[in-house]
Amino acid sequence: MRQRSLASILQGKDLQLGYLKNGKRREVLSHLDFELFTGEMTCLLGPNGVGKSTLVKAIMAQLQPWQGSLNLDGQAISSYSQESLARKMAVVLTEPVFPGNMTVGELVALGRTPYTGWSGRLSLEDQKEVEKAIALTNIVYLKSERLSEISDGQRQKAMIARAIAQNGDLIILDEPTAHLDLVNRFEIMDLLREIALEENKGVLVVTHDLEIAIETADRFWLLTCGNPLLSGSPEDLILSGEINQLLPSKKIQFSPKRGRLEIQDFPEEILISGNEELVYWVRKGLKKAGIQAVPKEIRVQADPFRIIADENTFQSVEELISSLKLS
Ligand SMILES: Nc1ncnc2c1ncn2[C@@H]1O[C@H](COP(=O)(O)OP(=O)(O)OP(=O)(O)O)[C@@H](O)[C@H]1O
Repeated sequence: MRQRSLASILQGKDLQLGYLKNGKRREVLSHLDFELFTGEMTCLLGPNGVGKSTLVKAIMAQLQPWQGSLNLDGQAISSYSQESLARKMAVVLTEPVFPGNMTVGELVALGRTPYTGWSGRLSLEDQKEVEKAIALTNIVYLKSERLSEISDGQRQKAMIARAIAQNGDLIILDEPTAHLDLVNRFEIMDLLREIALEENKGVLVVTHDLEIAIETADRFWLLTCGNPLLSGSPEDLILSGEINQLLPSKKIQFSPKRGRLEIQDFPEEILISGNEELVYWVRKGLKKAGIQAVPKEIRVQADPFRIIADENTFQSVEELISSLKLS
C-alpha cells in the first residue's frame, strides 16, 4: 500500500482578493486561510461566481492580493520571477490555447520551456522528462497526433502531460473535466490523483463535479459566499453535514447514505416494501412521475423483478406508473 507523504507547499493567510473597476475596489474574497499539501489531490468546489478562478489567478501571480500573504514553498509568490515560478508550478486552464496543427509530443515538450531558455532545444534530460510525462498519462500512442485530430479527453490528457513535464511541485487545473463525458471525467480525476500520489505533487483542481470529486479527492476546499474556506477530507465534510454548504436549496441535499445529491421531497407516505435498493428506485420513479399517493401498499420482489400493487403485478416501474396514472 502506497503511503502519502504530505508537505505543505502553498499557504494563504488572511487573503483579500478583488478587482478594480472604474477606479473602485470590488472585493471578491476576504479573510481566506488555506494550506495545500504535496502527495494529495485537493478539489476546490463552490458555486458559480464565488471566486474560485480569482483565487487561481492570485496563486498564478496574475492578481496581487490586497491584503494577507500567499506563499509557495515558503516564499511569497510575488517575489518569484516568471521563470522560477514556472519551475515550481504548472497550470492547466479550461480552454485549449495551442494551435491545432501542433502534435501531442510538441505540446508536451513545451512544458520544458522554463528549462530550455529561448532556443527551445531539449537536452537529454528534457527529453526524458517529456517521455516520462507522456508515459504517465498513458498517451504514448498519441505522440505524433495533431491536437485538432484527437478527442477532447485525449487533448486534456496531453495538457496534463505538458504540466507534468514542467516538473514543478504544484499543478493547478481550472475545470479540467469541463466538456468531457462521464468516463473521461472519472479517468482524468483518477489520473490526477495518481500523479499527486506517485509523483508526490500538490494537485489543486477547481471542479463542479461533486460526485466524481468525492470518489477521487483526498481533500476538499469548500468556498461559499461570505464563509471562511472550509478544508477537510470529503468523508469528514459529508459526515459532519458541512458538504451541504454547497447546496443552498433545502430541496436538493447530499445523501450520505447514497453518496450523491438527491431531491428531498420524496413521498415517504407511500408505503413500499421489499429489498431496500429496489424500493429506492421504485419510489424515485413514482416521485418523478408526480405520483403522490397510491391506494394500498406496494410490494417489490426480486428474481424475477415484480411490483405488486392492488393485487396487480407489474414487470417494470414504467408499467406501474402507467397503470397508476390511468386509475
Ligand atoms: N477581471 C475581472 N474584473 C472584475 N470582476 C471580475 C473579473 N473577473 C471576475 N470578476 C468577478 O469576480 C467574481 C468571481 O469570479 P470568478 O471567475 O473567480 O468565480 P468562479 O467561482 O471561478 O466562478 P465559475 O464557477 O462560474 O467559474 C465574479 O463576481 C466576477 O464577476
